[in-house]
Amino acid sequence: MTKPTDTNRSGHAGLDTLLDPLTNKGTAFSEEERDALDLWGLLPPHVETLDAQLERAKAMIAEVDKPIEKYLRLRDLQDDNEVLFYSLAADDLPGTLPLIYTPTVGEGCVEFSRHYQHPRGLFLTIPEQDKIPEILAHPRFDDIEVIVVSDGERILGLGDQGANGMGIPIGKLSLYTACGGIDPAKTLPILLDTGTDNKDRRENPTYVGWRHERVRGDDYDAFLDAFVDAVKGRWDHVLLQFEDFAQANALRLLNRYRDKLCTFNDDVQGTAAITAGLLMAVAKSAGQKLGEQTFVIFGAGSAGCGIGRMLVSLMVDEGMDEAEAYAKFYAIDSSGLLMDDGDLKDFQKPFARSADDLKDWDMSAEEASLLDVVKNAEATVLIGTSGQSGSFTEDVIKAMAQHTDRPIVMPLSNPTANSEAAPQDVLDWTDGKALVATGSPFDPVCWDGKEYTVDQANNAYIFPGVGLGAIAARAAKVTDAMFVAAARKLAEIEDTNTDGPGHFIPPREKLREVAQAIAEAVARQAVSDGVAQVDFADDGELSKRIEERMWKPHYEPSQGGE
Ligand SMILES: O=C([O-])CC(=O)C(=O)O
Ligand SMILES: [Mg+2]
Repeated sequence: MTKPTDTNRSGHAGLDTLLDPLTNKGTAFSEEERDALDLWGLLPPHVETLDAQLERAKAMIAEVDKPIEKYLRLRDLQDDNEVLFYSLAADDLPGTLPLIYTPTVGEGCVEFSRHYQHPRGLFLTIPEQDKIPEILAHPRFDDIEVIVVSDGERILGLGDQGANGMGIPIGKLSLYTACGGIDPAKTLPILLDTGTDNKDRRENPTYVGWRHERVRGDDYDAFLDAFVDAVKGRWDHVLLQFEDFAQANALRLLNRYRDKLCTFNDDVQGTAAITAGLLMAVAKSAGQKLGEQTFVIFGAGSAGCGIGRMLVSLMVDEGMDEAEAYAKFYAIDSSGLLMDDGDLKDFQKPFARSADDLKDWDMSAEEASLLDVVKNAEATVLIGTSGQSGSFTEDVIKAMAQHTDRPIVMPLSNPTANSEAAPQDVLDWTDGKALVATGSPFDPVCWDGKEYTVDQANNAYIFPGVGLGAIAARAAKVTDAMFVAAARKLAEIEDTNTDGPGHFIPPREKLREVAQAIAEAVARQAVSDGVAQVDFADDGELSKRIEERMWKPHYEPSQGGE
């Protein structure tokens, strides 16, 4: 954490210490440290404690109103002094998360170029492909443990943002530290700039990315291969998380690399695990099995089908036949209900229905709207991964409530403005019967004179713990069973209740405890899957090693001072 910089940017050692957010303590440098580090004159004279700095930082964030303004101030703080930034995040995790992460990070990406100032992470571009190994070789990156990488093509539900997508790896890694306790010095955000097909971005004079249409096909694949090879060659062990790649690449790249290194795709696997974990907790609280539900997935892309696949494997664990489990699903993509005679991607095929399944319906598959599917299928669970704001209409939700006492409604699309429905509406339309969990944060809802917070079924509940567990075990790869273990653990943690919209997963305040508990389950699973590359004498040692490696924001004595 207090590793001196080796870049000597200014030729003035004291200034270099202050310019590096990993070493800078600002006004908290003691007089002894100011002596030892050649800081006199570079700082105002008053020495502050971390607590006093924190109070000032909180006031600075509070004095601006708009979330994006708060986000920009927080990002500045992060680029100035990481200990102070993470102290602020720890001070109020539920309040800080929607600013440094979903939903505000979405606006942060849209606005990224206009506000670009400080270096953070790495931009690797197609024209400079040959330089990747050399760029990664810098000694500053020797201790990296977690990389989050995006090519910016599917940023939340906001589509292609090109190089502006860098906001996502930065935001995800902030959560790795704030929730998963990964030392910020060991995290590295990477944006693979392969161009952008977003003309507005490309032609905008402020755009900081490569002004080129997206490179696709063999050249794209060669670039990705060169990147992954360089990562493998650079570190003995590192976790590589893929984030916000377009559907055409997400699952394809996951399958290409998943056996080659410790890697996962958060949108496919993390989203599946949080959704499955929450649904397991719902089923448990109702004394039911998952297999008793009928699921409609609205948005049958890689994330939606990833959710379905994980639910199927849990139903199979419950003793159900696999084909019978797939038959519990009706999946809809932008072309409509998935049918076995349609033009489907491989990952969609197991969810396809046959004409025979629809023989009692009053309309053909092509004609069937979401409302028709929900009615005819008698859906009990409705999952939204479509990115289509407001697509769970009053009719759709009311239709669910007609055939089930407690419809389960999960509008998971992000950011908040892309949510398929607002939780308050869902409760109002169903006379308070619906159980609701969203992907993005929403204000509390009111029902029957009482206020309730809404569970946020966001992958923030999963990836920090999976990553921490995978690193602690030095997992050679991330198995599906490790995600299942994460989902099962999540379903166990919180005392559930079905009041109002229902409450099945821990509140955001507890995300750090959640990550720790999930990390233990994941590391244990890595051991039993034979992919762990370290030994733990017993379960107690595994827990202890995970707890010990969780970084907390604090100033370490710098050379020569306290
Ligand atoms: O970032 C989030 O809030 C969840 C996520 O991965 C996405 O929507 O792509
Ligand atoms: Mg994502």
